[in-house]
Amino acid sequence: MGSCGCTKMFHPGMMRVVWTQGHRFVPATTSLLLRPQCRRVETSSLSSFVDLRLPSRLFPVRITTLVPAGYCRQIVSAIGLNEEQAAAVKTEANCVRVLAGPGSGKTLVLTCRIAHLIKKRGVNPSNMLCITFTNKAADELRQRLRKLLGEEISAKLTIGTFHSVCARVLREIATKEEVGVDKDFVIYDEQDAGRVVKAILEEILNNTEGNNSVKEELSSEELGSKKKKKQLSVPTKEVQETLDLIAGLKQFELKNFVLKRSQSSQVLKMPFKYTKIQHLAKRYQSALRTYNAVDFDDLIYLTIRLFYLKNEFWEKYQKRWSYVLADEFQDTDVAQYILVRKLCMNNKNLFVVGDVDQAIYGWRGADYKNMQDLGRHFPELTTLELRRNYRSSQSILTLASEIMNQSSRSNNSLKPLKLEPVKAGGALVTIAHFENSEEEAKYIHNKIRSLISRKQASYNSFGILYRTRNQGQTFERMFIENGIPYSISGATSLLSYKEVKDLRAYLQLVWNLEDGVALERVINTPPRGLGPTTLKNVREWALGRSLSLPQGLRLIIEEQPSHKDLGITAKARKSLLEFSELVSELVELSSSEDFTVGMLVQEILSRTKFLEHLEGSDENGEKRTGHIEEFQVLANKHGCGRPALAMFLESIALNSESEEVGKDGKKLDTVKLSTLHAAKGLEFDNVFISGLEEGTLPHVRGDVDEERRLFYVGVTRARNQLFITHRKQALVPDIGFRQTRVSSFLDLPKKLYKEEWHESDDSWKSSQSGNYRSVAGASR
Ligand SMILES: Nc1ncnc2c1ncn2[C@@H]1O[C@H](COP(=O)(O)OP(=O)(O)OP(=O)(O)O)[C@@H](O)[C@H]1O
Repeated sequence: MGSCGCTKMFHPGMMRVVWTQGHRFVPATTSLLLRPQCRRVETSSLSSFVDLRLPSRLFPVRITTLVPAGYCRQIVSAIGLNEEQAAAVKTEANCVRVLAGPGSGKTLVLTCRIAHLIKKRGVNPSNMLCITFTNKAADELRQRLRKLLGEEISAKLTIGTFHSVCARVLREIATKEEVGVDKDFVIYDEQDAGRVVKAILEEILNNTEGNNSVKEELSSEELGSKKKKKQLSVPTKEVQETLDLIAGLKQFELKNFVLKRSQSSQVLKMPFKYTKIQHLAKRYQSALRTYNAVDFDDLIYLTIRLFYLKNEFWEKYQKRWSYVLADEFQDTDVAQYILVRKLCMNNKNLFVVGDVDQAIYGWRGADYKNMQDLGRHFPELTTLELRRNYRSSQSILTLASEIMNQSSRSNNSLKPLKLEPVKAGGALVTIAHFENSEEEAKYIHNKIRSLISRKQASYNSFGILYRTRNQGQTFERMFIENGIPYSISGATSLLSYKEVKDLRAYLQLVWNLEDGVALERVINTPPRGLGPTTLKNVREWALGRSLSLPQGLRLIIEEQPSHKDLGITAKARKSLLEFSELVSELVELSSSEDFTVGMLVQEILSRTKFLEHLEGSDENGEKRTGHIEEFQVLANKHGCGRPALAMFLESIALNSESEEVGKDGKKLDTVKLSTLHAAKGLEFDNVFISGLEEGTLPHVRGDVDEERRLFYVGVTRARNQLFITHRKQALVPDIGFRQTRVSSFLDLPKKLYKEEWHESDDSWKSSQSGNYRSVAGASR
C-alpha cells in the first residue's frame, strides 16, 4: 500500500470481500467528526478585549461588501462595542435573552460573550455549547473565536447547528436497542427520505392483492384515480405532503413523549390528519431503521429521547455543556426548544439572541413564541436589547421600520424594538415598476453595469433577492448573455446535481452497507444491466425471506442461488455478483488507514467508468463532469480511513448551503442571487428585491405576517441602496402568468421612497393607483 497523497494504491488481489461477512465499521470518533479544520490563525490580543470599559478597542473587524454579515472579516481597524452590546456581553446574569434588531451586531455580541465567560468568569471552554442556525454561521463564529481566543482555546468549544450537535451526541451514545440505530448510522437528507416514502407509497399503490391495511390509509378516491390511470409512480408533490405529515406526526409524538416523561397529566389528542398517516409513518421509520439511517428530525428527537430515557446520558451532557449559547433563537422549533430547556434545566446558564421580527421559518415548524416562552420556563431570565443598527442607512431603516409597524404583531407579547440607525441620511429607496421580468432584469443589469464601470462598486456588493426560486432564472439568463459573474445561494447547490448525488450514494453505501436508498441509487449507475425488472425480482426474492434489498444481496453472495431461482437472466446475475464484489472492495479500501476520501472517490470513478459514462450521456456531459470535479475538490479536503469518510458524509449531509468560494478557495467576486430565505444573515451595499406582487410577495400560500417579516429581512440586508421592483405581468405562484397587483406591502408613506415607472401603458398605472398609491398618498 502507498501512503496518503498517492493517487492509486489498490491491488485488487490484496483485498477481498468483507461485505458477505457482516462487516463492522470503525465508528467515527466524535472528536474527529466535529473538530474544526486545524488551521493556525493569528491571535489578537485579548487584554484589550476583556477590559470592557467603553469605548474599548476590542474587536478588530474589516467590513467588506460581499460577505455574509460579519463573515470572515479581516483585521484592519479596531471597533468598540456600543453600550447595549457591552451590557449584553458583561451582564452578571446567567440566564439571558438578547432581543437584537437586524444589523445590530448579534454575532459580535455572541463572540464577545463567549470570550467574556472564558476570560472573566473562568468558564472552561469545553463546557460551552454554541448553537447556530446554519453551518455557515457556525463557521463564521469559529473563525472569529479563533482570532479572538486563539486556536487552542477555541478548539475546545463545541460550535454547531442543532443537527450537527445531536449527530455528535448520537455517535457517542446511540444503541439499536434504545433508538433503533447504532453509532454508525447514516443521515438521510430530505431527498433520501423522499425516496423511502415514495417506495412505500408505490408499493401500496401497486400491490393490489390481499388485504393491505396500509392501502386503506389512502383515500379510496386517491387510490381509485391512480388505478384508473394505471399510474404506478407517485408524484413528487404527494411524496412531499406525506413527508410533511410524517414530520408533523413525529413532532406530535415527541411532545406527548416529553409530557409523559415529565409526569404531566396533560396528554395531547392526536389531530385527525395524523391518525390517517400513522401506519405509513411506522413503515417509514422502520425502513430507516433497517437501513441504519436517521432523518434530520430524528437527530434531535432521538437525542431528546435518550436524555429522557436515561438520566445518566442527560447528566453527562448537561455537565459537559453547562453553558449554552444560541443564535437566531426565534427560528427554533418545538424539539429544539425542548432540547435547550432540558440541557439548561439545572444549570440555567443560557444566553440566547434573536429577533421575532425576523422569524421566517414558521412554515417548517419554527415557533418564534419560544422566544417569549423562555420567560415562563426560566423565571430568572434577564432580557436585554440591541437596537443600534450599523448596517443600513437611515432611509432604508425608516422604511424597514414602517414595514413592521404595519404588521399585526399578533401573538407577540414582546415589545417591538425601536431601531436606531447609526448611519444618518442615505439615498431614498427606489420602487420601480416594469412590464415584465425581462424589463426588470434589464434594468437591474444596467444599474450594475453602470456602477461597476464608474468603479463605484464591485460585483459582490450587489444582492438580488426574490421570493421564489424561479424568479432567479431570468436574472441568470441576463447575466450569462452579458457576461456578469453571479452566484446563487439557496438554490441549486453542487450537492443537488444528480451525478453528484450518485457519487455520494456510492460513498454512503461504502460507509453503511445497510443503506437501501443508496444501494438502489447506484446499483445500475452507470448502467450495468441491473435495470428495474431485475431489481424488482431480486427485491421480491429478498422480501420472500423477510430481508431488505441490501440483506438479500448479501445472502445471494453467500448462497449463490441460480439465476432461475432469482428470476433474472444469467447475465444479470453475473453483473450482480460483480457489483457486490466492487462494493466489498471499496469497503475494504475505505478502511485502510492510508487511503484518503479523495482517493476513494477517484477509485469509484475509475472502477465504474463513471466519467466516461457522463461524458457520453447528453449534451451537458461536460458540465456534469465539472460538477464531479468540484465534488472531488471537497472530498480531497478530508483525510484517511473510515472516520474521515464519516466526517465527509456528515458534513455534506448537514450542509446544504451552497459554496461561495472558487476552486482556489478564494471568495468569488460575483453578484449574489438569492431567495429571501437564503439571504438571512447576508448584507450588501446594494440590494434589489424583485417581484413585489400580490401572490408572489406575499406568497399565495404564505402566512401574511411571516411574508411581511420576510420582506423586512430582505430590506434590512441593504447598506446603502435599495431598489424594490414590481412586474406588471409575471408568473404568480399557483396561479400562472398574469397581470399582477402591486403588493400590499408597498402601502407605505410616499415620502419614504421615490418611484419609477418603466412600462409603456399609462392607463395601467392609473388603474393601479387604487391599489396602493392612493392609500399611501391619502393617508400620509
Ligand atoms: N459596535 C459596532 N461598531 C461598528 N460596527 C458594528 C458594531 N457592531 C456591529 N457592527 C457591524 O454591523 C454590521 C451588522 O452586524 P451583524 O452582521 O453582526 O448583525 P446581525 O445582528 O447579525 O444582523 P442580522 O440579524 O440582520 O443578520 C456588521 O457589518 C458589523 O461589523
